[in-house]
Amino acid sequence: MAGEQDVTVPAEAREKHARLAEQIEEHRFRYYVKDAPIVSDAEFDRLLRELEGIEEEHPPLRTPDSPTQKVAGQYETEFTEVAHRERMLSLDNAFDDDELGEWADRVARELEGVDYHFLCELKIDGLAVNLTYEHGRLTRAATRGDGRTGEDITPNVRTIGDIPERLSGDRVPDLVEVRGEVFFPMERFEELNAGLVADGKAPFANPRNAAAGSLRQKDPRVTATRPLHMVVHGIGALEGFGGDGFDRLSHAYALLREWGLPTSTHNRVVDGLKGVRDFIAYYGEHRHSVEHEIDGVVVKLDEIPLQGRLGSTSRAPRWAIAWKYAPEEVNTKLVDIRVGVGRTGRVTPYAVVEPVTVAGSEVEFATLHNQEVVRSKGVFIGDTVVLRKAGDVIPEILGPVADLRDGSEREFVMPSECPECGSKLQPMKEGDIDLRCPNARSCPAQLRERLFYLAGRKCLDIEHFGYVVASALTQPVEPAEPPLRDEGGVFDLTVDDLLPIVAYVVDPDSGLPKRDPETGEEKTVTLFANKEGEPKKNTLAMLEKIQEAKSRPLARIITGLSIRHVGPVAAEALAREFRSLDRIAAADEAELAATEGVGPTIAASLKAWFAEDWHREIVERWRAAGVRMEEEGSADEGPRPLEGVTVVVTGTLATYTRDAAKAALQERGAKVTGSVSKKTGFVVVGDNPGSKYDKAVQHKVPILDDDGLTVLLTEGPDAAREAAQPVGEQAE
Ligand SMILES: NC(=O)c1ccc[n+]([C@@H]2O[C@H](COP(=O)([O-])OP(=O)(O)OC[C@H]3O[C@@H](n4cnc5c(N)ncnc54)[C@H](O)[C@@H]3O)[C@@H](O)[C@H]2O)c1
Ligand SMILES: [Zn+2]
Repeated sequence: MAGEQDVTVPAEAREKHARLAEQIEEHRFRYYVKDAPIVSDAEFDRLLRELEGIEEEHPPLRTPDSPTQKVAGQYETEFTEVAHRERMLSLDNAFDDDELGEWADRVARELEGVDYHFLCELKIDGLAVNLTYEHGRLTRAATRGDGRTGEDITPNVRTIGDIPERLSGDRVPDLVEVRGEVFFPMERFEELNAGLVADGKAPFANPRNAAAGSLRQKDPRVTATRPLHMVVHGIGALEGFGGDGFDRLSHAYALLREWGLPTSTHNRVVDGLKGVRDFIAYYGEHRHSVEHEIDGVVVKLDEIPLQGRLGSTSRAPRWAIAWKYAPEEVNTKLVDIRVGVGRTGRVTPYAVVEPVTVAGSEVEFATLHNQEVVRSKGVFIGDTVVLRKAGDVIPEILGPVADLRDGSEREFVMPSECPECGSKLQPMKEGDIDLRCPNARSCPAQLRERLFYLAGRKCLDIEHFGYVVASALTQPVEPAEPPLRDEGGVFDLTVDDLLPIVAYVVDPDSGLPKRDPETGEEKTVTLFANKEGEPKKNTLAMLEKIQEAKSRPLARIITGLSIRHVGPVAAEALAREFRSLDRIAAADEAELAATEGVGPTIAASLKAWFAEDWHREIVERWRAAGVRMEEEGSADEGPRPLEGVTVVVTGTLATYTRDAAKAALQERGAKVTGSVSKKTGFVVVGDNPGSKYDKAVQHKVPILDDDGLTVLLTEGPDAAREAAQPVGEQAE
């Protein structure tokens, strides 16, 4: 549209362009030379796009020295400059399916009537390196630089184990430039920063910077200590190879692999855009099952002669495009580090950040695990930090942007007292990093979390009893004494207990009281009473639901006791085996540990729990309130023909699920255990039984198949012994 006659560009646009170009150059310098960018890649890409937008509108601004037309830039660095034999280019990006489609259309137009394929590769988030091999020997390694000349980093690259010093195999050419990406594995990143922080050095903001910083070391001995890896993704100059060189890039990779170079195992050749889209979708889902971080997919024309027909711009080849996935890293401010107290009293620091959107959701908090993690990440309160949210994983802080510090940042100090009850924090046992609040019974935080759990989905599932209610019952503004001292009284709550309660309005994410944005004061409500001082409808409904919850299945009641390690699965196993809470309390540790699905850790935890007076008091108060203490059907026991018989069930049965088999046995009084001993009465064996079968043979325990089990259930032990497989005979 513009351009032909009137090429004048308004001063305003010109200035904006110049400002933006300068900004971009500065970011590139920080990124490529200092290995310490101050903005996220997404933010950088946005700036570059903005510049492209201005140039789109005002084409005269698109001069050859614009950042949009160049491969990064040329900078003075500590390294010797070396020329690449063939230019190293950047890539054009596609941020959505339309842009991908436009690129594919252009390829189709240019190659009309020709057969061609797309080679899909992962876009590795690292830094590009050019390796020169002469007569099979690595003679030089360089960074990309401005694409024509890069930095000589040969001694550093020689320390990378993946990169062969000598190529092996057939058809090694006189000279070849091999291009690839050097990366730093995410799982080693925390350890690297911890070491740097311990040495008083600035930590890296993310693994990509760590890769670049590690490779661009003055002293190659430092590089040698870093776990760097490489993936090859292209070839440059090629001499003395014989014939016409390679026909397909995918074939070239196969040969590079034979020579001993680290090519990717994820590449795929497809015939058309459909295949490309499938590849993009697949790795969008499986982004984190790859051995390195990826920020996208690179789609290339596989036929090398056709690549030549499409050519390149000054910046990027026309025969390739980089599809970018949504960024998982953003920069934000670390506003504060606070500590939260969990259900079991564990005190964990967490980051409060300036809200940012990443991977489609708004993030305000990030976990920091413990004080050691905070220290080893090297982050200070007030820092700009790199926040990462990978898929469904909870957000984490990777590292600080140290170059943005102004001196006002402060170190986090782990409190020595519980932020909610003031008890002195202590490790559970000596040497533990995690600190705990020892006031398990009535630390308002622990009690609140336990109540919330008790009323929640996994336990009693009490409608209208959520986090806010749990807070109000444990930390009311008024009355001074909370209505619950522990969870023992939860089924005795009355309307009169609830009506006077004035509560904070709690933010469900942080568990902290919300504040009035104007006055800064904590907001309060009468949670259970309306303006007239009468109970709200929800309050009455909740009280009713609390009463209903008393008859939930025993397993849910057990889960609701918040016994360490006793989650729904273990509670289910306990309820099935012992059928009453009293029997669980009375069982000895060995008996508990022998129960399938329980084991020694849970057994010890159960014994420790029942040893506390106030825990037993909770049970007694619940019992008095009418809470179910026995499994359904235990009260009016029918005939129990299998009383005193111990059975082990193993392998996959044809006609029963494992749980159904166990339940049927237990209903008839049998004891179902997880391990075979001399005392075992029967072993029921399905397909793929494993070692329990061998044990049964060894101990000469009668072995039953599906039919044998039916006999045991319907006709009793004597008949079943008749039906059992003769001992010592192997099953087919
Ligand atoms: N945060 C900042 O301040 C800042 C500054 C400059 C650049 N950057 C970021 O750095 C990146 C650099 O841009 P760029 O010009 O290198 O372009 P690019 O990263 O978008 O694409 C080109 C590069 O991709 C790499 N690559 C990875 N896997 C590849 C594969 N399978 N095949 C081919 N190439 C592959 C190559 O090294 C190649 O040079 C962008 O993501 C940008 O956001 C960030
Ligand atoms: Zn406490």
